[in-house]
Amino acid sequence: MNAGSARPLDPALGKAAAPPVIEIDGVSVRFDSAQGPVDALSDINLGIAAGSFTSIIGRSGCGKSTLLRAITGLIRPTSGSVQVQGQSSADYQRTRRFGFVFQGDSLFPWKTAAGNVEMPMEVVQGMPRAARRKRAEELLRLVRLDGFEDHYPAQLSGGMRQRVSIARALSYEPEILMMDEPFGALDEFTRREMHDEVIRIWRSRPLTVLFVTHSLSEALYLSDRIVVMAPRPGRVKAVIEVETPRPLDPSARTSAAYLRQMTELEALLDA
Ligand SMILES: Nc1ncnc2c1ncn2[C@@H]1O[C@H](COP(=O)(O)OP(=O)(O)OP(=O)(O)O)[C@@H](O)[C@H]1O
Repeated sequence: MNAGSARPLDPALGKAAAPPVIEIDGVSVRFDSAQGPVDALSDINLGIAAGSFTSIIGRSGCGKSTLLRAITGLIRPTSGSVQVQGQSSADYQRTRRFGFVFQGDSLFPWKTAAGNVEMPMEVVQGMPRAARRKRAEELLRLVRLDGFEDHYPAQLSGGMRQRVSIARALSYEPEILMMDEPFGALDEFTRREMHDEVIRIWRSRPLTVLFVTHSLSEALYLSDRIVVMAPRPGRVKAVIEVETPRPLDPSARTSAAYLRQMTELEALLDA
């Protein structure tokens, strides 16, 4: 492991130079189950810088999704606190809202691509029909789906459906986008295409992205920083500052920095 890029857990860890938009302070989450208590998260301390792209990786069950849910206020920590722009997650969600993209299909099959993107604008914002259609068309153009506005999810490929999900998540211009294994169900070619799309979209607006993945290569290609988690109890094992040359292009996947950090990450996960 390169001591310069992978550091052991420390309370100060993760406090990046830009002001943190999310501050996670001593967060632990314990679930009660029939088999006894489960320590899904133990003493997590992280600061997520505004405008950064952070990936969270680790083995199944190490608490990645629980961490996203604790940040968004879907789960209340057993101890510790989360602040989002200086507010509790619940207050932030009431006023600004997080954007969400999940693995697999979360689209409504009976609605068209435009209808799916319009949903939050209709239900949450009560936007008039013509205005939300116009906005949906803009967002579908952003994810390169112009011409597919009136297609139903069943008429779209897996990658196209995830593009619609991203357009929908951006419909109320969130400052923070939570992506939980969004490309887990896609083939490698489509996945790589989506990586470049996500980077392009992230660069086009002031967006902080938290991205959960099982894929080391995905995390290394996309992120500024990678939070490596370990299970039982779910904890932060290391935070890696990614050194892949930017701006990204597919040749980054064979750069010396990428290959070296891939080896470091593999060693960290195996340790
Ligand atoms: N509602 C719950 N009740 C009891 N235990 C839970 C609950 N939610 C999660 N857990 C447990 O907490 C731990 C962390 O789960 P979590 O889903 O956050 O892991 P993960 O890293 O996202 O896993 P995966 O990569 O498989 O999605 C696991 O042991 C899981 O079984």
